[in-house]
Amino acid sequence: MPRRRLQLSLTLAAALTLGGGLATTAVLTVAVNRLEIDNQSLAFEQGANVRVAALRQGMDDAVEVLIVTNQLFATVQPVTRSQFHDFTTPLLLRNPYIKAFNFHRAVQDSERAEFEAGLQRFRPGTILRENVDGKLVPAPRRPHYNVVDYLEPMQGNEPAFGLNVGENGEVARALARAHASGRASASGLLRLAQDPSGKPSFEVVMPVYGPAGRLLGDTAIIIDVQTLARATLARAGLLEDGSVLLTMYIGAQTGAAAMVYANHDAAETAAPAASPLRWLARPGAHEVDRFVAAGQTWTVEAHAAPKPYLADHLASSLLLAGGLLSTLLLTAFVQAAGQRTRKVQELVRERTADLKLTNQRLIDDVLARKRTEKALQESEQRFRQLVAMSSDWYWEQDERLRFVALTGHFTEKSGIAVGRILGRTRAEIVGGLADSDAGREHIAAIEAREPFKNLEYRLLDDNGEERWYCVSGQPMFDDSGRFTGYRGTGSDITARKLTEQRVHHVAQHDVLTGLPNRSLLQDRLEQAVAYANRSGHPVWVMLIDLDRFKFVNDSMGHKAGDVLLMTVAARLRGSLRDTDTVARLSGDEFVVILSQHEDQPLTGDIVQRVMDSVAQPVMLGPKEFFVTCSIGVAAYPSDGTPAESLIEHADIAMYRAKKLGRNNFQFYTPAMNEESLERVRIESALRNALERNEFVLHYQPQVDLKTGQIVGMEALIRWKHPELGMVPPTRFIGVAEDTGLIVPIGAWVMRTACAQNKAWQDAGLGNLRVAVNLSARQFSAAELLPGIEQVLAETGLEPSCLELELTESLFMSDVTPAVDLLHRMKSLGVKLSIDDFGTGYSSFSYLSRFPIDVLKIDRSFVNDITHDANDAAIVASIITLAHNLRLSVIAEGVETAEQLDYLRQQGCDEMQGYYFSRPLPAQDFEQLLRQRRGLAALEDEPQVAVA
Ligand SMILES: Nc1nc2c(ncn2[C@@H]2O[C@@H]3COP(=O)(O)O[C@H]4[C@@H](O)[C@H](n5cnc6c(=O)[nH]c(N)nc65)O[C@@H]4COP(=O)(O)O[C@H]3[C@H]2O)c(=O)[nH]1
Repeated sequence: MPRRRLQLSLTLAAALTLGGGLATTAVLTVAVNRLEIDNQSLAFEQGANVRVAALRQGMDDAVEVLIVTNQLFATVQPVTRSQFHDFTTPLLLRNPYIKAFNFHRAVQDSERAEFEAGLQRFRPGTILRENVDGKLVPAPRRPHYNVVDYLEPMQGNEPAFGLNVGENGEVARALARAHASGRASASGLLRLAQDPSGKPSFEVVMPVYGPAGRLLGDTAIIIDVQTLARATLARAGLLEDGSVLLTMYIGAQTGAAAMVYANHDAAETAAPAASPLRWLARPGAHEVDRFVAAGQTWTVEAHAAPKPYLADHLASSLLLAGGLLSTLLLTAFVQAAGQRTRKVQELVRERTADLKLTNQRLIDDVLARKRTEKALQESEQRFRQLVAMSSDWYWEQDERLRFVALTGHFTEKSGIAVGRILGRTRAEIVGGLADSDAGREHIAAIEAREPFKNLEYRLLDDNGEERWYCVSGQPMFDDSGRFTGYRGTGSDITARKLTEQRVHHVAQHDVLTGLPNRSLLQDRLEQAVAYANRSGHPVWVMLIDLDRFKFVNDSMGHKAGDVLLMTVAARLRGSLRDTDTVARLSGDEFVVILSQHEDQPLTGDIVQRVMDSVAQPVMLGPKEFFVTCSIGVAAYPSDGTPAESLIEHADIAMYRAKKLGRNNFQFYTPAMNEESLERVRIESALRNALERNEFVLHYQPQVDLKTGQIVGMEALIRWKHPELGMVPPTRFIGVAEDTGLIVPIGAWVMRTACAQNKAWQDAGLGNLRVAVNLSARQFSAAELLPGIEQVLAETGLEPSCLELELTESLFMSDVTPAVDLLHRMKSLGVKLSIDDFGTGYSSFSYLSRFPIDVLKIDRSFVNDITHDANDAAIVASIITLAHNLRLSVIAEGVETAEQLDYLRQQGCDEMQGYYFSRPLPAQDFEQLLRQRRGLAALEDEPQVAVA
């Protein structure tokens, strides 16, 4: 915070006041001072005059005393010494300044002796004397003498008695003037013989004349000037008043020699000490008066007594002090007033500046507000246009949530008249709002006065059509924070909802059959389980798989397959109640959910009815087909099936049904689950089997029926699991195919088989052919051809010594690419065979197009050829067909000599089966080769031991 600096500058008014005040004070002070000086001068003059007059009066009075005394001598002739004494004694008492009364007797020299004698009578020893330079000496002879004859008082004046004063210069001159004028005449200062102190004294003499005017002598008085002056001043009451310093001189001159009296010390009349105010003090008052008494000039010098300045100049000093004080006070006041005024002015300036600023801001604010208002108007205009153009409308509710405003072409957009809405709350308009989660959330938000978003609800519009609306809103509060209502936007979302419903429907339904798909099935299942839990009635889940659908699909084409699926879907739907769910799970798999109702207990009849409905003939183009299905049923809550495993269990049961020969249904039992679990166990163990080297190959010989010699072998995989033991391929090949593990496993089989064959060939055990099974998964794998090439290259096996066994199903789905691939495989030089021929869809037509070399007659046909004419005929026709196509035929699963005979009769080329040998470990097989055992040996000894 900056420190405030002391303001020393005077305001103009204060400066003027100070200047004016000082000037006025100075002028008045000087004026008053002048007046004081004048007064003092006047007073001094008066004082001086009074004193001079008093002194003159004193002198005159003294002379008067002499004159009175002189009158005594004029009236009393002669005056005796005692008379003189009597007369003068009271006068001496009254006038103490008279040191002595004298009578100078005029004595001629002739009378001297007598006169001296008379003196001596009065005072013995007295002679005439004279005062020479203060010393009394006997008077020499003179023509005449003026001798002190009468002398009062005698005491103290004794030396003057008999003194001839006529020779004393001062006295002589006084006597001369007195004698000449006949009046009293004063001498100059005397050095009295009787007064060694030297006090200034003088003598006044006045002649005394006798009869006839003869000079008898003179009366005289000796006056002590100082006493006279003091007495005179005292009598006038001026002795104590020291305001005027008096110095009295005898004669017309002033000077120490002539000074006879002073009422002060000489220093007092000296120049006053320098004083700062001396210029204001009156100049030293000084006056010199002269008067004449007894013919003697007297000079009186008067000085004003020095006084403290204030004594003479109190008024002017007070005036000065008062003036200065007043000036300063006034100046301070004016300064303060000025500063206050200045401050006020500054304040006013600041305020004015503030006001200007505020005003400017106000103007700016107003302009900004105008701009804002304009922008607001424009924005509102835009908003209105946008609202009009958009599909949204704007709504407002009051604090009781009643609609009070609806804008933006509400009716046009919503199909509802405004009157239907205004004045009502949303809850009143939309029935059952609290029944849905979204509605309850909305109500909670409203009660908490919180914003809400995208609340969707249905209403019938004014045409009675169902429409969907979506609203969002936020609460409004006034300045005091009081809730005043809600406002927001709304829109018609019917089109979106319909699309959503369609999308939802599509998402939850199978496109081909229109049945619920897996997703919706799950929902329905949950609902059914919930219902079962509530009602205590069971729920059945049926998993329906069409038997040999793949055959139809592959042989008749996808369209026929689709028709079949749609037909089955419709039949399933038709055979069940509306409340039951029929869903398509995948491909040819359907799921039915059956919920038991009070009057209709679930029974196996329902399942049978479903099977029967499916088993009806279906027209696929011009052909009539009979389709059967296998059904697995899982019940809830009966057989320990948890709700989430219902479909899985139904699937397990369905597999069991399939396994049992298709076209039947099975209810799930926990035992089935064991198989399923084993499948899971196998699956997890299979993942590590290859790495752990758990696989081995067994080789089953293939024998030429003409020569009876082994011409080849089929490589058959075996899995030696440390816990499961020897796992047959039927248990894990399916799992390996499902999981895709068959691809690496198959590659291993091919490499091992080729390497083994090559090893045996190199060992000189014959130029045999090894057959390797190729699964569907391997067939469609991109790396198949390069893999084969690589194996052949790496093992060095002749391609013609490798036979790849394919199943019919591999290329039934899409024939053209399969034919192409077969050609490319064939181009490698390998042989191709069709495994299990006859079990599949037996479409002979494709055989001519395929570059295959061998047909393998399935074991199931061979098995029955000796006692089933039908199968025997089929086998015979397969052999004929193959030969017609220049294919060689091998029969597998030959277990008996009869079977062998029949096959020989029919011209079958080769055989494979337990009759000759089971699949053997490589070591045993090698042994077989080394023994060069053939069919002949068996025929010689039919009890051949097989491994
Ligand atoms: N009852 C009876 N059976 C006989 C007779 N002669 C041979 N068999 C059996 O018939 C099956 C012939 O193989 P498949 O039809 O290709 O059927 C094979 C084949 O489809 C598959 N398989 C075996 N090894 C492989 C393989 O390495 N790769 C692939 N993809 N599949 C394989 O597993 C199936 C079963 O193989 P196996 O259990 O080894 O079963 C073999 C064999 O042991 C007989 O006289 N009577």
